[in-house]
Amino acid sequence: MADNQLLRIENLVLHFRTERGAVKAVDGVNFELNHNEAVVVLGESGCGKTSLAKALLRLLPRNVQAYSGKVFLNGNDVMALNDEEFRRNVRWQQMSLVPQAAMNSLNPVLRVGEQVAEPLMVHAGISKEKAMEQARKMFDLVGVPEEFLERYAFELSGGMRQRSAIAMSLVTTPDLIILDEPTSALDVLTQANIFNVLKRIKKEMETSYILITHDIATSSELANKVAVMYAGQIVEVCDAMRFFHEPLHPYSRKLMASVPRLRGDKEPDFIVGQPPSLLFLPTGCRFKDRCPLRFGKCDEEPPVVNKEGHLVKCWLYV
Ligand SMILES: Nc1ncnc2c1ncn2[C@@H]1O[C@H](COP(=O)(O)OP(=O)(O)OP(=O)(O)O)[C@@H](O)[C@H]1O
Repeated sequence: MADNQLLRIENLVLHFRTERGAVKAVDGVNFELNHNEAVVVLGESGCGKTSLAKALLRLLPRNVQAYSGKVFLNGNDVMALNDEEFRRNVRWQQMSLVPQAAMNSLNPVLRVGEQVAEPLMVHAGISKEKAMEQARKMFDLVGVPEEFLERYAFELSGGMRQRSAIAMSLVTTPDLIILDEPTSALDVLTQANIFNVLKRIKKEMETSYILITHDIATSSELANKVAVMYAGQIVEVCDAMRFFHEPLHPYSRKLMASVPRLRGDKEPDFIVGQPPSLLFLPTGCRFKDRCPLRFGKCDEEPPVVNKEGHLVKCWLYV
């Protein structure tokens, strides 16, 4: 394990039971993250990004069919902990979540400050007074005026509510924060402000992020690493600079070509077809039916090829 390694995920699986069969939302995910690093998880809607976040935080629905793999956090396999140990020592304490649409999930009848302080009181057993003091510091950090601690969620703008949700995820000073589309449903200026807040937090608190987003352009500002997810699997992981210059997987290339650009006259590209159903996955490469570079080998399960630290699950690079 690298000295600086915070997280290592090995063969993480989360399948859901449905009447039609198992939905393989997370199907053998591997990746690593260091302290003070941000990985951006990219991929089309429905490829399993939110399920990956839930699997990491063990926030599981009732219809789980399979949940397995190893998740090493600071060198300890947290998958081996029982639910009580996980709840007490891992969730909130070591990793926290800013869920999708977090700004709409604040409790309308509790003052925002009390909600932000709550994880400290519940999970760290800290007195209300001290927890409120920490909440005040977090409000400062995310740029919410202190007097807003006394307000209710409906009295705050969308951007301020989202900042409050980020403050809540930070209040226990976890090493890792998982942010599930933290800027969707916000206007572009507010989106940029939120990304600046995340950058500042990363610098000041040395926090690591798993950032799930569709906003490839803005997230590139924050990302140290990129992981591309397709049909329940990670198909490419590498350093962000390298990824944005030269994505390797044919899916990643198409994804990048779909981002509109200001300069040049190249039209944004789109990817023909649909991802496969997570109920009925094809054998071999899961992208093969949409891949312009498909060849005979693609009917077999592609290996993960390591090209000088750039990992790509594709036969083209074998
Ligand atoms: N509890 C569940 N039971 C059955 N299927 C589920 C359950 N939760 C999620 N799914 C399915 O798992 C697949 C992956 O969903 P997930 O929300 O992880 O995708 P996503 O990549 O986060 O999508 P988006 O970008 O739209 O949020 C989808 O097909 C979804 O319908």
